[in-house]
This record gives sequence, structure tokens and C-alpha cells, in this order.
Amino acid sequence: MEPQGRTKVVLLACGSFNPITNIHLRMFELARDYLEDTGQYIVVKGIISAVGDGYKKKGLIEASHRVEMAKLAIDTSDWIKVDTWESQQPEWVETAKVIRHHYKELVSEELNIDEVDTVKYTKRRKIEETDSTSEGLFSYPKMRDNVPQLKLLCGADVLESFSVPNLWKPEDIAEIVGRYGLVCITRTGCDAHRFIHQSDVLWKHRKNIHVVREWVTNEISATHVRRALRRGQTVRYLLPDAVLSYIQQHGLYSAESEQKNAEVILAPLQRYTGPSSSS
Ligand SMILES: Nc1ncnc2c1ncn2[C@@H]1O[C@H](COP(=O)(O)OP(=O)(O)OP(=O)(O)O)[C@@H](O)[C@H]1O
Ligand SMILES: O=C(O)c1ccc[n+]([C@@H]2O[C@H](COP(=O)([O-])O)[C@@H](O)[C@H]2O)c1
Repeated sequence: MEPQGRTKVVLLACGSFNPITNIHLRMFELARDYLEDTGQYIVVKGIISAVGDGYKKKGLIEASHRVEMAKLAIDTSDWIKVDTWESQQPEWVETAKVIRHHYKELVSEELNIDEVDTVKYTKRRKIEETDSTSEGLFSYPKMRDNVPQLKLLCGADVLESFSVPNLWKPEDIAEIVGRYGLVCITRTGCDAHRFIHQSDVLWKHRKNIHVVREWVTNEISATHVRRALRRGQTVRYLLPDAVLSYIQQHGLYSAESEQKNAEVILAPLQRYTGPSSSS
């Protein structure tokens, strides 16, 4: 809790960011506005975490480019950061594990672990060993009151993707909404409130799910931006100028790049073979 009695929140947005658009940045602003307007929260940080190349979604260009563009996009923000951990993992990492990783980072920050590397490593090991209910890199961190709350920030399409058969593990959904929380921005074509009402687990944790209404309805998506780019149509003002310059400089997003991973049909679907397949 802050001195004024407000709970600190860190917002984590996970996605392809292929490429990052102004709407992705706006999501953070909308979410912060909404949460702070409740009088209960103070948003202290936003984190952008891009999926690694192992996600193998069709048209997904190299993580190094997507991360670079995200860094250019947040250049003018004093509270949104880009984190490279997820994008650097050799295999695709489920979102629940990404959240665990970031929560552990917040615990470390709170404990002021800023000493030399060896001490840092030893202390980190200690945190993981004492706080974990299971072993390994992706073990569950113990939740702490003195650490900011970490909430997943997403569009309503991600919330609706929870119901795609065999895509998300049910226990991951329960962990995300039960232990951490979700801030969901409405998106054309998705009815977040109805979706929450229809899902037992989402309904159970509905107080942990903040649905933020985007009154400026839009159909902007990275898919649309990529399509326009490969057709030579303008995308100016849909994404920051610096991102557009980067795309032009590196000749990104062509008919050829859109065929990347074309032979792979939704990689996460293939990876998930049941609850026992975790980590
Ligand atoms: N127009 C939008 N309104 C609300 N949320 C959005 C919008 N565009 C993207 N998001 C959200 O941003 C996050 C990251 O999205 P992602 O990088 O997958 O973008 P996308 O535009 O949906 O991509 P793609 O078109 O490649 O599927 C997701 O949570 C997604 O729901
Ligand atoms: O954790 C999961 O089971 C899971 C299943 C499907 C998608 N996700 C994540 O959801 C995000 C969706 O991004 P995108 O570009 O496919 O819309 C991305 O960060 C994925 O890692 C996560």
C-alpha cells in the first residue's frame, strides 16, 4: 500500500507486437487512467513483453526487430518499459510463466537486490527456494503484500481466446485471474462482460478483472498494419514515426515475411497436450 492508502500496480502486456502500434501504447494509458480513477490504485510501471520466435505465429518476424520497435515506441513514455526476457527464451513461454517471472522480479526489486552479481544470484536463489511451491525456473512465487500487484493487460480478444479449446491451460487461467488479475480493454467484436458472465472461473474472480471501455472504437490491429505495409499503403499515425522509419530502414513486412511459419498452425495449440505438459 502507498502512504495515501492506494495499492501499487504494475501492468504487464504480453503479445506479438508485430509491429507495436499506437493502440498498444494507448492500452496502457487507458488502463492507468481507469485504475487510478477508482481511487484504489496507483500504477507505477508498465511492461511490454514480446513473445519469442518460438511462438511461431504466421508472419511473426524476428523478436530482435519487434523488441527494437517497441523500445523506439516507448521512448517518450516515462513509465512504460520494454522487457526482453520473454523474447529471448528459446522456446515459447506460456503467459502464466511470464507473469511468474515478472512477479519474482518485483519481489527482488522490493528487497533492493542491487548488489554485485554473485550476491544477487545467491539472494535470488534464496527467494526462489523459500518462496516456491515447486522447483524450477517457472516455480510459483509466494504472493507478498509489500510488493506491487502485477496485472496482465490485454485486449478483449485475448480474454475470449481463453475459451479456445486446448489453447490455454485451465490452471493457468485460474492463476492469472485468481493470483494476479487482469485489465482488459474492450475491442470491437468482443463482449468482455458477457464472456466473463459465461465462464465460471472468470465469474468467480470477476473482482480481479477490470474491463476498461475503449470509447474510441477502432479496428486497428498489427495484422492490418502489416497488410497495408506489404501493399505499399500508408500506415502513418497508426504507429509512432520512429517505428515506421525502422520498418522502412530494415525493409520489414513483405509478402515473404507474412509467409513465415505459414506451415505451423497456431504453435501453442500444438504444444498443449494436457495439464501434465506444464514446464
Ligand atoms: N485495437 C485494439 N483494441 C484493444 N486491444 C488491442 C488492440 N490491438 C491490440 N490489442 C491488444 O494488444 C495486445 C498485444 O496484441 P498483439 O501484439 O497480438 O496485437 P494485435 O494487433 O492483436 O496483433 P495481430 O493482429 O498480429 O494478431 C493484446 O492483448 C491485444 O488484445
Ligand atoms: O499461456 C498460454 O497458454 C497462451 C495461449 C495463447 C496465447 N498466449 C499469449 O497471448 C498473447 C497473444 O498474442 P497474439 O499476438 O497471438 O494475439 C501472446 O503473448 C501469447 O504468448 C498465451
